[in-house]
Amino acid sequence: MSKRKLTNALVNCLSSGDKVFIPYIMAGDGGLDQLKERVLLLQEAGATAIELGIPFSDPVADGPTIQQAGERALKVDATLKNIIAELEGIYQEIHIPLVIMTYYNPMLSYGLSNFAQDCERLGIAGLIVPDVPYEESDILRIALRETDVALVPLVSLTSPKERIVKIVNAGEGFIYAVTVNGITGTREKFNKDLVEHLKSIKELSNIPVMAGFGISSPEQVEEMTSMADGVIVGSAIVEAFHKKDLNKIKILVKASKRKIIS
Ligand SMILES: O=P(O)(O)OC[C@@H](O)[C@@H](O)c1c[nH]c2ccccc12
Repeated sequence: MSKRKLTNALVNCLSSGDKVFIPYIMAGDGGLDQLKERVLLLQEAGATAIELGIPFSDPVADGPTIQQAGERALKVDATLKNIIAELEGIYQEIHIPLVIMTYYNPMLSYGLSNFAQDCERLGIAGLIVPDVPYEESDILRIALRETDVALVPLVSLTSPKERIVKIVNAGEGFIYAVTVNGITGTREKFNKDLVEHLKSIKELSNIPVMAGFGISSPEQVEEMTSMADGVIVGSAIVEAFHKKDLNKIKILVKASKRKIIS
């Protein structure tokens, strides 16, 4: 099946003149019953899509903020199975795409083909699996073949050009352009190579390109959306929910919207 749902939602946002804003939340942080509240709040605040993290005991790409959120979530037994059960009750109220971010292991214990079927049934629009590199992703592509669940690739700053070309060509949904070397978490400054990196990915890709990692202020959202089609913001959103600073969330989303000059 062709993977259009996720791309189409982002393209629609872009054609309205806004940039794409994708907040990341850790499912189960604050309690499993908070999942619905947080997803609906982000939808209401104007998020284009939501990246939903599945807690995992060995989250190699996660920085301290996301790791701690994962530990809180594991304490309330937010397993993939319980999260999917929670989504059963809310998916009909969600009108923006949900993208699940999980490591390989939770999916494997769930059963790959069951997981693919459940994602399709619940309208999940994409998957991000940071520990399955492009070269080993066939097993996931096969499991997702009959679904409209896109396998979103991560492109790192250090990938050689030939590899970037392959990853981008096989990319579905959008391209996740990682803006820093290392793990997730807020940063003060970005590498000056980033401008060229984003530019070359944008030239190669015919689906939207999101910049993610290290973005935590409205100024950074504006800077990144001048180079990419949109941003993914994780740690800053996770922290804002944890501290109940809902205003910060609204300010970040707003920075991705078209400025109306009156
Ligand atoms: O937290 P940051 O620096 O804003 O980055 C987004 C990131 O948290 C989110 O997309 C994410 C959370 N865990 C990941 C693991 C790999 C890739 C991406 C992620």
